[in-house]
Amino acid sequence: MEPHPDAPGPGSKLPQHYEQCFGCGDEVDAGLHIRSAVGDGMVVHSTFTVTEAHQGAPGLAHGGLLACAFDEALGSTVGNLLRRPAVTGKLETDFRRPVPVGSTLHIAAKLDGVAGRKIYASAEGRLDADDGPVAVRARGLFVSVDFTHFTTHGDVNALEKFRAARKARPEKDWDINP
Ligand SMILES: CCCCCCCC/C=C\CCCCCCCC(=O)SCCNC(=O)CCNC(=O)[C@H](O)C(C)(C)COP(=O)(O)OP(=O)(O)OC[C@H]1O[C@@H](n2cnc3c(N)ncnc32)[C@H](O)[C@@H]1OP(=O)(O)O
Repeated sequence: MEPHPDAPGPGSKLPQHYEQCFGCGDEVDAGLHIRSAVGDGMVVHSTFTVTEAHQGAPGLAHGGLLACAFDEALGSTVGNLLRRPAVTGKLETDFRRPVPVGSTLHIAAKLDGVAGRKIYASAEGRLDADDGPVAVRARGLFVSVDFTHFTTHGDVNALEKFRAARKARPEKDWDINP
């Protein structure tokens, strides 16, 4: 599968997509603060450090927040490599090992295929290193939408600010005019 011609290449760090995103946003104190970069072979590498704000059992990450990390990592892979707005239709997670507070999940995500509006992607998350033990695997189905999805269902004023902030960025942005 070919990336979009304007997709960021290997070595590119991916900026947070929205400051108030729970997955990647800097303005969400208890958020996941995921950081992502494109690696070789169209693999997107993301890291998520588990803090006390992310617990389920004492000292262990909550499974739903781990799923959130994969939603973000997979969504970012789809959005940045294909440069199409898409939303999560389905997300499946396999929790294979507990993930302790203080550990960093190293997530490697890739595109698996596109069929019409459906985009398939998968990822695995390893503990504390790119070659650490696999703790979580996930598969997602994303569905391409046009920008009216966000203007119809989201907060139009916040979207305007979002769009203006993205326009001000130096890198070439998506064409997200409705
Ligand atoms: C704001 C702009 C963004 C700019 C970004 C800048 C760049 C940064 C890049 C990227 C970072 C992004 C990182 C974000 C990460 C987080 C993402 C999320 O968490 S998204 C929130 C959670 N998801 C929802 O809220 C969806 C809610 N659902 C819906 O709105 C609809 O159900 C929708 C759009 C998914 C589909 O509805 P329909 O009416 O448009 O289309 P139909 O016909 O139902 O589905 C199309 C095809 O998909 C299949 N499909 C849909 N859902 C399915 C499912 N759950 N399982 C299996 N197939 C499904 C259908 O069977 C159909 O397939 P057939 O074309 O007929 O083959």
